[in-house]
Amino acid sequence: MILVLNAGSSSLKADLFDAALAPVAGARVGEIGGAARLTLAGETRPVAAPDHAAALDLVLGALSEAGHPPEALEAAAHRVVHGGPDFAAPVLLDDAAIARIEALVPLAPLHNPVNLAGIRAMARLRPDLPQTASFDTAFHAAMPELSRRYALPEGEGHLRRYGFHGLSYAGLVHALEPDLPERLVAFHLGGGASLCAIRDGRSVATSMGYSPLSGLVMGTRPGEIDGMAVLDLARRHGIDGAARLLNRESGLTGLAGTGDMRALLARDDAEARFAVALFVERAAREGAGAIVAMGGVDALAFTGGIGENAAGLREAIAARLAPFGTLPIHVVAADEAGQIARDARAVLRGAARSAPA
Ligand SMILES: Nc1ncnc2c1ncn2[C@@H]1O[C@H](COP(=O)(O)OP(=O)(O)O)[C@@H](O)[C@H]1O
Ligand SMILES: CC(=O)OP(=O)(O)O
Ligand SMILES: [Mg+2]
Repeated sequence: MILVLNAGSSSLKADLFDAALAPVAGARVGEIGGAARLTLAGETRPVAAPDHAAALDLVLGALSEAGHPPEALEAAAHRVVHGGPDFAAPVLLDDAAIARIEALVPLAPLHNPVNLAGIRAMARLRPDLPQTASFDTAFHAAMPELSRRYALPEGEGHLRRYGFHGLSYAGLVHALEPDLPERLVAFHLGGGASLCAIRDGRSVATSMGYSPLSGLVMGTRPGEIDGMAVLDLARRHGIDGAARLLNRESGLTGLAGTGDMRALLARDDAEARFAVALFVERAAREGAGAIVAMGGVDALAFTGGIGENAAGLREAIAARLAPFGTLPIHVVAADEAGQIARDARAVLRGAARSAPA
């Protein structure tokens, strides 16, 4: 049994897969640090989960009660959001790999710390358990230089576009095969939002950059913003204050008081309408750029909580892209867990092959 952990900024999802990679059970805690809720087998109840460590105890406890104790695990596989320049593929975790993930925390302050918390908690619980990590950045590692570099002096070359949501995009490509459109603009619209220009199954360009902040309007992040505006925020709020404002207080939340798209779509006030309109506009404009990066487009795809459920938003984004022709639209259930499980099995098989007899 493989346990897949996907820790987001405010949620923790745990999914169990058997040796044939069939999903066996899943538990999730949402709204960690707030009105937390645990969902298991379609049933949701309020729980106390002030932080991700508490949430992990809850999901492991729930899976145990459902007949899957931690002792039954053969491996744990983790989503890690930022792999920086070091990780272009999933890895077997050891102390050195964990230290490299730790060093990337400043680049993904909402995500890498909670990913590490899950890795460390599992290591305490089952020190013998093999653990793997899959990186959101890896799908974009081979993007062309035109999509990777910023126009900065050479000495600042470490500041480059990495791109994120790669596990979702890899899962989407897997789900659409063997009928994958040659040139696809894929929109991952969830708490975080991005798009990816995917040609022949590979990332050609993506809307996120050095960190998961840029590109589309998101639940709490602004997307595209001028560098001098960032400096102005830092001058007035300090670096940490600016980082908090940009990562947690902006986007739909900054515009209309909530990052919950479903709640926004149910409102009819001017703030909510503007927030939704800007979300659509930014997605469509970035979409046009993605089409240019591929020299054309054959289809659009939508995934993530918003992309899968908000049909009106999908249609609004597609309508803004009408100058590129009428395009087929694919709606794909985000399956980061399935992708992480496939990665883990490949890594573990490779490790078994290369281990001394
Ligand atoms: N039926 C719906 N209509 C519109 N938005 C929805 C619907 N269901 C979920 N969403 C939105 O999806 C977003 C969460 O997406 P999800 O992918 O679950 O988040 P996360 O990135 O945290 O995994 C929220 O903004 C939520 O309001
Ligand atoms: C990378 C990122 O933004 O992830 P999420 O959508 O889970 O916040
Ligand atoms: Mg997400």
